[in-house]
Amino acid sequence: MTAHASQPPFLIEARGLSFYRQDEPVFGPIDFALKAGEIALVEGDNGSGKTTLLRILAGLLHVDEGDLRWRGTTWRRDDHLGDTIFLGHHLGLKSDLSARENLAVAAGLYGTREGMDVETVLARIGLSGYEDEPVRRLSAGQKKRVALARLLLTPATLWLLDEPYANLDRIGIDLVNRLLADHAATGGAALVTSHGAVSFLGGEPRRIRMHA
Ligand SMILES: Nc1ncnc2c1ncn2[C@@H]1O[C@H](COP(=O)(O)OP(=O)(O)OP(=O)(O)O)[C@@H](O)[C@H]1O
Repeated sequence: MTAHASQPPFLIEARGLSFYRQDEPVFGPIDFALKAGEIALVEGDNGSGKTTLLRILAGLLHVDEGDLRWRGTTWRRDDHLGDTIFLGHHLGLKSDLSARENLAVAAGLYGTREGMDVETVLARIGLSGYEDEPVRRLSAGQKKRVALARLLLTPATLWLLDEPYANLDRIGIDLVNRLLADHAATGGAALVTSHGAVSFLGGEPRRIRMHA
């Protein structure tokens, strides 16, 4: 058997995945599989469970029912905390710290991607002149950029992006699309929710529908 043949075909694979709250189904059963280098748009109406799915994959909620695999083996949330990064409605920034300090904390906790450091990421993310402002003094879009900078900085393979375009101007939206394209080109993958139109670079994304 060649080394290539022994590679599991999917980075993440879900079969019959369901989630319940107080015995009421939130979503499922759903099936999807994502290879390294693929971006998927998670689609569904308000309340259909898109955020819930991303929170499960981020290790913030338990899998209730179904089979979830990471590189071919059963997914156990404590084993994969560094493999995924979740960008949710709450950006997870310390508001009294600056962008530079928030990124330094993230680097200390999760390490850095090869060739990346706080200064390189700050330059790329378009926050020039605001690097040392406390985050609470930044605009909504600037805060979002600080959160996006963590994607670039830390080495997670699977990005879980809940409404990543919200609060961003045209340049910020292009930035998200460039980050996603570069991530996919270097073997990363992402699940993305969006209520707006999305125009990923590199063609049509995969689609994961929350409803049957
Ligand atoms: N903390 C919570 N406690 C109880 N129910 C919750 C909680 N969070 C979400 N829900 C419920 O779970 C369901 C799915 O919510 P979720 O946020 O995953 O949907 P969504 O598809 O992301 O929605 P939207 O498009 O509005 O962002 C909804 O019915 C919601 O009311």
